[in-house]
Amino acid sequence: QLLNSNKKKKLPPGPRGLPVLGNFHMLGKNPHQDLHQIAKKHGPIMYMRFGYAPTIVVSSPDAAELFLKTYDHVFCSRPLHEASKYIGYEQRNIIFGQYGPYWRNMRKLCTLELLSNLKINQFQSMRRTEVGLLISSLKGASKIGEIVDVSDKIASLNVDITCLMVFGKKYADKDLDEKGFKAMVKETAEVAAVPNLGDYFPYLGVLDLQGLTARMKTVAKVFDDFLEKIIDEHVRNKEDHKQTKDFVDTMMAIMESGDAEFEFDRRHVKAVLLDMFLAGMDTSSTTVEWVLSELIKHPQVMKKLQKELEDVIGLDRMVEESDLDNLEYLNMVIKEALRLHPVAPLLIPHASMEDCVVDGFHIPKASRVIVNIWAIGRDPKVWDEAEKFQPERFLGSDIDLRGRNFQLIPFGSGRRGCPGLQLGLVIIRFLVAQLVHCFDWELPNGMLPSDLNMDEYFGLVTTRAEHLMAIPTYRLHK
Ligand code: HEM
Repeated sequence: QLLNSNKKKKLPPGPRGLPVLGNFHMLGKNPHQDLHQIAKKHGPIMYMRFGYAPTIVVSSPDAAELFLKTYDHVFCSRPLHEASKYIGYEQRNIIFGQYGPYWRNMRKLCTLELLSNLKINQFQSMRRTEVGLLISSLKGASKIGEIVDVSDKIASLNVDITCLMVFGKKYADKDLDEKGFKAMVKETAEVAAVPNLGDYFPYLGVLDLQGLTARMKTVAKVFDDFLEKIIDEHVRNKEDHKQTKDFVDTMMAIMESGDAEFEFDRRHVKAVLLDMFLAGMDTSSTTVEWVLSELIKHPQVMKKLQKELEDVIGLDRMVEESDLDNLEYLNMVIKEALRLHPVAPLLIPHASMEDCVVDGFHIPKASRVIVNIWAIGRDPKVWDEAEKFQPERFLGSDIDLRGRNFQLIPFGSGRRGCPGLQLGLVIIRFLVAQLVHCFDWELPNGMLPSDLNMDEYFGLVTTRAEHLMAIPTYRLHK
């Protein structure tokens, strides 16, 4: 029906689809890479169909600017999403919330209570302590020449930092589930990102042909039990007047006051706590892993960064967050790593709220919009030798990460742009600087840097396919 009513209007070009299924069969395990190849043939604004859902795939900086800036007001909603129905409390979360007053207010609240510069600074000494603990443990490994699972170490640190920030204390793996945080977060990122037939053929959702619904329900139950426990602990502690106020207390206080101008009960609190927890930890740790992998793969870049750290800080002390603004090359290294390894290579799907004409093409209401920033980061029209890792390309350039330069938008842009950008960047810069300043890194079993495998594993957060294993050697004088 949709196709018939749109017949006379000019849809964007795109590959032919199969009856009913549409273009599903064209996507494999790494959809961002497949869509990049398909777009090379059909152009930067491409029409595809997955089941009944018209989907627009955007693959150039100019096109991204049209969808995320010029017509942002039309494309700033989210499509229906089975995973958020089950895990995100019927899409009451921010990440998948439909555009409207509830989403806007909740987003504002989180920005103010957790993600503002003021709040970020309040947690500075906590980050210093936690990163210090990681460095001590790596120092121990360095003494005996141990091979370290760097991916694991970074992920654990981020679980701790995020728990302290959002829930007010650290939790052990077994507090969540016997599988632990990392495995559960990975499972969540996967079930939320795998193309789910239920999202595209609503009546198929019930059949759960891919077994995803069952997996989502399991994940949802684990997180719900955990969040209930945390909220109960906070309610108890409040009665004891023991704790200083953290994010959970703040959310609970707003709920209890009844002051919120929108519906606000335990389900909303849990949905938002889960948002902050999931969005906060996996994104930053995955980025740090990619940055470190690129540095190990490019020893000359690693040396240059270590030299900058030596010049600014010296070898007699560790890095402090107050040093970060003086580390220009570090910023270039992080930009370059995010260009090649954006942790959300297709952002998060947007949805159009009304019919719209973009660049002469008709975009129907309720289309999904996928912005392929992985492809944009490799666009030879904007990047010289795009496949190469060359932080120097940012020398003297005014391209930043804030969503103003559409050739580099790892945090998205516009109304749906990442509200955790500032916090994410502080964690990434501090952690990378510390790891590189305190240690030299060598690959195990005599592996050459050039042999380090950089394959990706697609999910809501796209991680390394293999864990990064390396041997640290302590390099400071103290
Ligand atoms: C390396 C770090 C991070 C990266 C690269 C990143 C990237 C992104 C991207 C690409 C989006 C989607 C934008 C869109 O759909 O157009 C997003 C959304 C979001 N991010 Fe982040 N993020 C990071 C860290 C964080 C942190 C630390 C938090 C909070 C604790 C956070 C919270 C959120 C939330 C709540 C949304 C949903 C916004 C909405 O739909 O209105 N992110 N992020």
